[in-house]
Amino acid sequence: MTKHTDPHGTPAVLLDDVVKTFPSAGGRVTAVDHLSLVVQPGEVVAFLGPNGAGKTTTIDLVLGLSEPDAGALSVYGMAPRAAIARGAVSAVMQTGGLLKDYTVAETVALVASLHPSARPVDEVLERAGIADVRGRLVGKCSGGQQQRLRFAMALLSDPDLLILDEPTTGMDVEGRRDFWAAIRADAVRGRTTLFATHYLEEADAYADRIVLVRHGRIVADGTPAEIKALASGRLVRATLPAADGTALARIPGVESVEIRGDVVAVRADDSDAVARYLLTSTAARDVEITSRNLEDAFVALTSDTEHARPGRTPEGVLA
Ligand SMILES: Nc1ncnc2c1ncn2[C@@H]1O[C@H](COP(=O)(O)OP(=O)(O)OP(=O)(O)O)[C@@H](O)[C@H]1O
Repeated sequence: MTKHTDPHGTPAVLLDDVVKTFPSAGGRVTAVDHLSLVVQPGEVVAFLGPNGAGKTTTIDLVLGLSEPDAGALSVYGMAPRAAIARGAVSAVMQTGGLLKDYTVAETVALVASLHPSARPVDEVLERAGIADVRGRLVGKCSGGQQQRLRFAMALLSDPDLLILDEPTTGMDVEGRRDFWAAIRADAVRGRTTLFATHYLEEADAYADRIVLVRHGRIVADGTPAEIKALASGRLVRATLPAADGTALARIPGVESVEIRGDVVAVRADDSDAVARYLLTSTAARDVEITSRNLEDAFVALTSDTEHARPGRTPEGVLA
């Protein structure tokens, strides 16, 4: 590993103002919209976003499978295809690439024979957790086992950069845990990992950094703790006919006030102060306090309604 990283601080992945559009019925759809991103060697970065956010399109660009309309991309300072040709990059994609009539070990051996300096087949089968099913026909493997087989194939070149598109689709809980243990162990040795996921918990648990994308743009970029901080604070809900929104907004620490009919919803750092005000100075009833979580942050940051985005953001996290 680290054979292609140099001491001069060349980023593992660099995207500078990248744009990618596709033809669509009504003209063109912008899948990647002026996206800039720098991933340093050894980082494990989650590319997190809802369906259609542009994750796969970005990954395809980094892998040199398509060309951007505008902007620049490099992988270890090289054009993506050059980096791949040097064995610096491997990918585990969601589908395809497997021949059903070969066994697991035969598949890996076949791919290994195409690499000039492949890792030993037994080693990668072990690392990917499929040594016990080495003799099984690929067509008889479960979805999770097939995914691990793709992972084994990706490990053959001992890549500096591993790109994973929804890597744990089809894996059970144990499979997921083993998979991530292998990824983390390699990250310690300097391997860079960029993975696309819908799973918030997975991004939170295993990434050093979460890049949140929406409509082809980065909407937040930070450590899981920083991204979670976007969702800090609480939501106070109550039934209060004719609520005075201005008075509520004046309570210290209040981020936003939403009034819908008789229901008022207040986002605030100090939920006690809001609840106290509602209960002592107004006729509010059914007062309810809930905390926001990562899921809320994700939904708020990637939702189409601007007002749903958090009002308060740690510096440098929200793009
Ligand atoms: N080959 C294509 N032709 C036309 N439109 C495309 C093509 N590939 C992607 N798109 C469009 O670009 C946008 C981004 O798609 P992309 O697959 O990159 O999103 P994603 O974040 O990977 O989504 P998912 O989580 O569903 O895999 C979507 O609107 C999609 O319909």
